[in-house]
Amino acid sequence: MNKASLLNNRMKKYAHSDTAALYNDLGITRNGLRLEQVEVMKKKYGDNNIVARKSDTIGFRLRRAFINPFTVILFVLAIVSLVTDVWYTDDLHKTATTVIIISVMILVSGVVRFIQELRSKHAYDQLDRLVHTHINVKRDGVIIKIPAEDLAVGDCVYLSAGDRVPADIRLTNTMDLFVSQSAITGESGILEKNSGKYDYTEQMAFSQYENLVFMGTTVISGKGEGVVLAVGKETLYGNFIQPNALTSNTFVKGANSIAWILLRFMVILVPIVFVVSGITKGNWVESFLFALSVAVGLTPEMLPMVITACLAKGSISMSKKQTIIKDINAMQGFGSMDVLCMDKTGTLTNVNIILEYYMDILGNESEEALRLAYLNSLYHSGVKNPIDTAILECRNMPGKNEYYEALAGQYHKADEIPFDYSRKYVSTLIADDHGNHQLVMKGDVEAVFSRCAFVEYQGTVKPISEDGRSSVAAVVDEMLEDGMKVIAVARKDLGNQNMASLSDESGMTLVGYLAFFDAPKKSVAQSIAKLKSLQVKAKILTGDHQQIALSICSRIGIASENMLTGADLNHLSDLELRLVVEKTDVFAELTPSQKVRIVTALQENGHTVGFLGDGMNDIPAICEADVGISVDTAVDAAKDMAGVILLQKDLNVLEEGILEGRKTFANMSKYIKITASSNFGNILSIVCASAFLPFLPLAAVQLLLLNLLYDILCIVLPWDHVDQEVFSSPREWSGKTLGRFMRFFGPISSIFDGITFLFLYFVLCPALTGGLLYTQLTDPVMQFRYIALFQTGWFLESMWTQVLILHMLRTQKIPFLQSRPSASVMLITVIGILLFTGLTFTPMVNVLGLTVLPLWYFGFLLVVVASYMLLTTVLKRIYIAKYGELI
Ligand SMILES: Nc1ncnc2c1ncn2[C@@H]1O[C@H](COP(=O)(O)OP(=O)(O)OP(=O)(O)O)[C@@H](O)[C@H]1O
Ligand SMILES: [Mg+2]
Repeated sequence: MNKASLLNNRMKKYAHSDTAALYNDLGITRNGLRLEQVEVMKKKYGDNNIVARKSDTIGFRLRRAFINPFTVILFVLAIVSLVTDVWYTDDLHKTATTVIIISVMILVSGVVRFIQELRSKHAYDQLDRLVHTHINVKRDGVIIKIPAEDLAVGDCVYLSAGDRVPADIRLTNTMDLFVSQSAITGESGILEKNSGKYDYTEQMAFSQYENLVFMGTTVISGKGEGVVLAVGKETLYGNFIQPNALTSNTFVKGANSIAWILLRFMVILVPIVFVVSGITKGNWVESFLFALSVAVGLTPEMLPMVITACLAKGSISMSKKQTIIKDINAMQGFGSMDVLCMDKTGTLTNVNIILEYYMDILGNESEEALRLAYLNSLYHSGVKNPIDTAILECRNMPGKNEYYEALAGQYHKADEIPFDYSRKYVSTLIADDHGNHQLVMKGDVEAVFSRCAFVEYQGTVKPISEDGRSSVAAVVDEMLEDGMKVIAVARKDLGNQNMASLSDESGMTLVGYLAFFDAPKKSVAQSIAKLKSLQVKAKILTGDHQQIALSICSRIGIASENMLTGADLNHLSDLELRLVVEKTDVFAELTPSQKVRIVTALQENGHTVGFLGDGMNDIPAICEADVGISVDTAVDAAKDMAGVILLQKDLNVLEEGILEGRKTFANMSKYIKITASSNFGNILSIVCASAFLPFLPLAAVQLLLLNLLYDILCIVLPWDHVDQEVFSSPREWSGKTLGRFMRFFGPISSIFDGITFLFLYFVLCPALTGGLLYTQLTDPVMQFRYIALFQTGWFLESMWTQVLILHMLRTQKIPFLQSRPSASVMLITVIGILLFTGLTFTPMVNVLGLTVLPLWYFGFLLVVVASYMLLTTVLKRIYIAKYGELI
């Protein structure tokens, strides 16, 4: 039986047994682990780490940088040429050039890779700090806070709203514990958990057990206690998270699959090249070297490197722009996002809302309403949100500090019914020293009102009459129209009843209201306009009252005629909703699951959806969206779930992030598409050339040299400029566009390769070797010269076209004139071309098997290159006209 199913058995076993058996088997008590047990447990069941430690060492990264299939091929090549060119050859032909070039290539690719590895490790460490969670555990009878990594199997853990569950846990005690399991099951519903026990006859999917909570899930509300059953990689979550989660995502997977396509090409074609040239040329060792070099030349060995470099570069420039990319996958989502959903508080309005009025039901100032709200906020155990923060702020009112301190001492908490965004209110049961209990409720005006049967006005309690209802509405409406956030406060005496249940939350007495100032930010209107210009539609998804949503939207200029409320949403079928979401930009009074429904409907319509939110109620939607965005001030669980964190909750920051994401994405696609197509073209040319030529079209060492130049050029590509047109609208990544690009542009270079072959073979070489074709030559010296001339010709043509195609295809416009590459790309191109061309005029060139060409060849070369560029320009136009985009 494998490890995973053994573990499943352990989890299931305890889901089906009572807690006494659990304590007994693990050798623990209600006091938790004894300190000396912690190490024992860690030894036995492992640490609470998902990422294996070994990948964190420099040595491991060094190994990964230098030992990979690509360097292995290069090593083989180096050894073969060491044997053939250095050891087993006469002094005259002894040359270590190939060996040196190969060593340089290994070194360059290894070092670059290593630097990238270190960078991504750095990014990972940073991330680790960001999502570092602490958790309350009981050890030796004392409750302490420890980092989640220090947990061991057997630890007694306390969970409360907002916590990210740190391990797989069997619950032993719960109080209205609700969790979202979307991180592991993908379903967005919020589930209630309990500490009961299952009969053996009840078998179900692992994640459906209500007495188990799993690592990576989030506590939405309520509290719970439990015993850790599995940690680290043994957990359900750890089981499907790859150790290199940072780089394994859909985009990289997509890119890797491209690499695989090219590799497959190679695996089929390289042996063909080997056999064909072996047979036609008769020199098997040379053919082997050649075939291997073709393999090296065609391997997109820089692909993973360029992608990580692009992403690393992108995430670094984004962090400078106050945006932290946690999940690199989100970068691509950022680039293709075309709808951005966001909540209201903190996005459109300031993060800190301010308590403005506290009043009785008729709108007169009322200390009593504030007092009750204060006790409720102080004692409820859910995540404190801006409303609670604003209420608790009353302690800091001048001269009030002692009063509120004393108030907290006067009452203690007996029980609570947690806040829940579907109910929209929270109740706490408080008791005074005489044992009198009262239930205090605060929350959404309508929701609280629906639980009330009485109103309290100046000390007298009256049943709610019809006109009572309307006068209540009048006071509240006025404030809502002013864009204020309003909540209601109610209470009920429960005598000596020291527990509260849902049934107690009825027949309450309405005491008054609190109104908060939720001021819209000044810059919002401008930011929304900017988003629009980037072709990203902004939609507001708020849980707050429709009136306030309306008031704020009208102030910042968002069209809200088509506003929908949560109640309206319930009447729509999924299909109707899909139509409606397109036309509606403002949604109010939503529950968390309705936020998810809207996101899903948009996704079904083909949009790439981003969700920006900061509260517990936003978590399911953040998980569901293609790009989950949160802010530094958000609740931890929301930050955990989001792929992107804005250090400022400001839409301007977001805009910068979107642009950066699009640029990064464009540079990646650029590299992938151009490399794939030029490799494809080269394969075609080489296969044809090896079949028809009586000698090798290029020597192994020359091929490697070309490859080295192209690789170096690719290293600077992440820093290339991107045309404005490319990043002014969202773009989607798909393998489809790559295939057609490759087929379209690949063969063009083969046409010009073919023309060059013919010219070299029938014109240039004979002209310089006495007018005879290679096959007619008998003098080995002449034959040798013929080959050198031919190879030099192709070497130059190949280099020029490969470098220039990059410039041709990197932009939709006319290269150099209308769209300039970045200085680094330009520099490497110019240096490369000058160096390599100049090289053929130096005596050094003989070492590489090349020779000096007459100047008139360069005339031909210019014509070929110019026509190549011309043809590409024309075809580029056709391509853009047909598909609407290039890269
Ligand atoms: N701490 C709380 N105590 C009582 N009621 C609350 C509390 N937090 C929220 N509510 C109620 O739930 C409703 C929805 O919450 P909230 O306004 O935070 O939703 P939201 O979707 O996050 O809105 P926003 O877009 O403003 O962030 C509020 O209008 C309020 O009535
Ligand atoms: Mg909110």
